[in-house]
Amino acid sequence: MSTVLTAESTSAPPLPGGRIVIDEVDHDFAADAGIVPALRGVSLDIAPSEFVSLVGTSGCGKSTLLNIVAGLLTPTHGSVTIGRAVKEADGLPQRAYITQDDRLLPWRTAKQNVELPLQLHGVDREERAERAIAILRRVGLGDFADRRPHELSGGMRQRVSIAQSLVYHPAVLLMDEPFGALDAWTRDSLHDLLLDVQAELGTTVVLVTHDVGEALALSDRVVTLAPRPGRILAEYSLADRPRPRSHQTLRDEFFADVHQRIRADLGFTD
Ligand SMILES: Nc1ncnc2c1ncn2[C@@H]1O[C@H](COP(=O)(O)OP(=O)(O)OP(=O)(O)O)[C@@H](O)[C@H]1O
Repeated sequence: MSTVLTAESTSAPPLPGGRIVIDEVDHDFAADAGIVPALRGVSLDIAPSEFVSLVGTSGCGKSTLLNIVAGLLTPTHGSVTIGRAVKEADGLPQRAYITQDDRLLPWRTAKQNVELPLQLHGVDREERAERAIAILRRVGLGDFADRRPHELSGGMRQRVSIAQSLVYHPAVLLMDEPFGALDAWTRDSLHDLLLDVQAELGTTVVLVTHDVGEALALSDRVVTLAPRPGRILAEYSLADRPRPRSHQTLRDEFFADVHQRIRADLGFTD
């Protein structure tokens, strides 16, 4: 199956996203004051193309868990496996990772930044230019391909990061507070974009966020975590609720109730 992301092929049936199986993961950090039990007994089975959000108070191990899924940290105990039914032919990475601070190279244009992962994996010049332009158009930045990051707004830079992550069609997209620094309007428009592109490409998404409203707006499932040690408290399925979800929908009885229960998990008493 071709993985070329052109304007035409983005409307083709998507590759399935990757299934993520997190099995009995513990993680300890060694600190001056002793061992920090960052995660204990975390198990999650995330289906291909599912959108899962992890919410929890500061220090409950959200970023540690995401780093383990990203392969940046090896868990002290347990395992994470990522599978996809269809294997990429071009050997590109299965995982993409987006954080609050974009990691764009300042001396490269938006297009050159988007091309970077393809270039690192030896995709030829013509194909990478074609794929970069197609995905930049898809995120609404077709006219900004030749701008450098300092010439773009924060929201535009985050669009470039999303394009850079999706250009090689990863099985899994991992996002750590990606919209935290953006204004509400830009955040809403990036939510819409993310949902559209995810529906189109079938990418599995794991999002870490402090914002319960954001998790409710986007997810098939919201997982709450508790600190010391970091562990799963509860899971809320929203998979049967259509998206996009308007602000009005998010205030209805169902969502208001789930919101309240999540806040209670996080220790809010109101
Ligand atoms: N490199 C490290 N060395 C020692 N302790 C660490 C390290 N990284 C994280 N920790 C500890 O592990 C626990 C989990 O941290 P983590 O960053 O995963 O939490 P988090 O839920 O992402 O927090 P936040 O929402 O504030 O980003 C915390 O107690 C933190 O202090």
